[in-house]
Amino acid sequence: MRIRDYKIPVNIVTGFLGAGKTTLLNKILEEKSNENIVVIINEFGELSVDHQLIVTTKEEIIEINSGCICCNVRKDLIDTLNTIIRKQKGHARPIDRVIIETTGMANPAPVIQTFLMDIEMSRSFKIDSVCAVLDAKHLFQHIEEDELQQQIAFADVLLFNKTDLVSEHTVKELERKVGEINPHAKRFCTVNSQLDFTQIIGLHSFELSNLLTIQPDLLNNIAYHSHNQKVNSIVFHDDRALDLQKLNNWLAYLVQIKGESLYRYKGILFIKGIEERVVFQGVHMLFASTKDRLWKQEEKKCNEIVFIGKDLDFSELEEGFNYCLV
Ligand SMILES: Nc1nc2c(ncn2[C@@H]2O[C@H](COP(=O)(O)OP(=O)(O)OP(=O)(O)O)[C@@H](O)[C@H]2O)c(=O)[nH]1
Repeated sequence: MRIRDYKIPVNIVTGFLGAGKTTLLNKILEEKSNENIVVIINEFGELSVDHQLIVTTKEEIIEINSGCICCNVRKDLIDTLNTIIRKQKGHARPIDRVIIETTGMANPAPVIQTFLMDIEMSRSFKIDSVCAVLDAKHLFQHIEEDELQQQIAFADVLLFNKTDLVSEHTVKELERKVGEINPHAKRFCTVNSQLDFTQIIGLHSFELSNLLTIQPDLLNNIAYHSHNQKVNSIVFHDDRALDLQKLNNWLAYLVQIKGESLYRYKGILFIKGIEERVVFQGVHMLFASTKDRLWKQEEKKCNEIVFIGKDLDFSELEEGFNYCLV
């Protein structure tokens, strides 16, 4: 088979902040460990924590962090995909699949358009599926946000995730509401983004005709758009250790008092007296932290944290972070 005859399947994973995209990606990579997969991730904010949270060590992970993948990074995406094509030509083992995880604040349209409207890209790649992961616990809270509506509209697979946190009645209500935006997509209810992946991958379920009934202008113009200006992010990158007690106090305050406006917070923590890295993850008032692997000898211990939310008060967050330093 000549390389030209083979189009690399692309799976686009989209969904709002904290919905369970990285959890899904990890599950797919585990399940498809025999495949040669290239992962492209893009994060909201200038810091990528996701590469730290992806458990695999085998797959090639490419980060695009110079902005949101749906706007100024489109060129970077094409450059990245061109590099993949070049590598593909020189290697005996073909790339089986590309998986793109967009930021939680991305409109997936420009990513989809890249594969439909750019001639070189459409000759080399084929969209297999566009999967939107939906946070059943917080979906109603964000349903009016443009980005979430676009993510729902452009998907051919919808995962109603975190169904462990809501009642069956709520799931039915969510399905009804989401069905008004996108009646065509296949729907699955999941916990921790777990499902039989043969139902969403490799089926070439992406149907342009369905999409055009929802978004008739998709192929007419490049989807430039503005982001919700009220959603902002702040990153802390600091190599000084944190005091556990103070950190607990601060996070308890943040979650209780600011949880509503804190859409997403996550990171790797360097805490005095703890030998392992600590991963912390939060979505609104739901917060968890776990010990990860030991810090490596050659690794510089440091904190890498991102807060994303509505009208965040940066100086208050900075003050809080500084208070937690040993
Ligand atoms: N209770 C519960 N928690 C979940 C479920 N799925 C994911 N989580 C947790 O939700 C948090 C966010 O999950 P991620 O997979 O990082 O979400 P994401 O969509 O990649 O988030 P962004 O990085 O903001 O784009 C993590 O703490 C997960 O462990 C679920 O089904 N139920």
